[in-house]
Amino acid sequence: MTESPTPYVLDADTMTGGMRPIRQAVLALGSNLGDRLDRLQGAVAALEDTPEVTLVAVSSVYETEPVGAPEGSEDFLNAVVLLDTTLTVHTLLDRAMAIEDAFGRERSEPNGPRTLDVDLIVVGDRVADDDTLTLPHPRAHERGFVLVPWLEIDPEGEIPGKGFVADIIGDVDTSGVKRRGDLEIML
Ligand SMILES: Nc1ncnc2c1ncn2[C@@H]1O[C@H](COP(=O)(O)OP(=O)(O)OP(=O)(O)O)[C@@H](O)[C@H]1O
Ligand SMILES: Nc1nc2c(c(=O)[nH]1)N=C(CO)CN2
Repeated sequence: MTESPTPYVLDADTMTGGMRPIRQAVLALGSNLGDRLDRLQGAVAALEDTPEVTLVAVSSVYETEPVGAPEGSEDFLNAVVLLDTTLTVHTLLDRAMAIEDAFGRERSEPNGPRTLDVDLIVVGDRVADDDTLTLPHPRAHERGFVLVPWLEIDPEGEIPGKGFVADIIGDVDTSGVKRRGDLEIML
């Protein structure tokens, strides 16, 4: 029997028996509590261990000034991951939340310190706006800590409805985003 060359799988999440495509997703990781690099590393390892996920690229690690966070907040380490997945967007979100929980994230105050934050930035050209998920991420286009690492690994990156990362980034203050060449997420 010859193997199918098409990148499709049966969609177990629908009753239609339809086919679900492989989509490229951009995820942003952040930590400003505890062993920050260890948290980012753990998140990437957990994504790598997800059968329906194939990692495509992981950015450098960036030390970033907190944005919209309470006075006196610690700097974040941030990174961006590019992956291919056959998961539905909500199942990918569930996986992201489970990875946050595995690293003991507490949600005590808005924008407060977090051991690990995993955000879905874009998933292919999917648009979502319901109680649990907004896609594209509604604040990604104004965040240097997302756009700088994303541009590094995906020069063609685009936020549907907003434009190319390479263009959007020109309107964003990226002065608080510094590449940490001494830190690395291992694959
Ligand atoms: N694109 C998305 N990525 C991740 N979580 C999302 C997204 N859209 C909606 N959410 C919802 O946001 C909730 C997480 O909110 P949380 O308080 O952690 O936001 P945050 O990450 O601190 O802030 P921000 O959303 O500004 O990055 C999740 O429970 C999830 O249901
Ligand atoms: N520098 C930086 N600032 C933030 C971050 C983050 O990851 N990095 N995440 C936030 C809420 O998700 C709010 N502010």
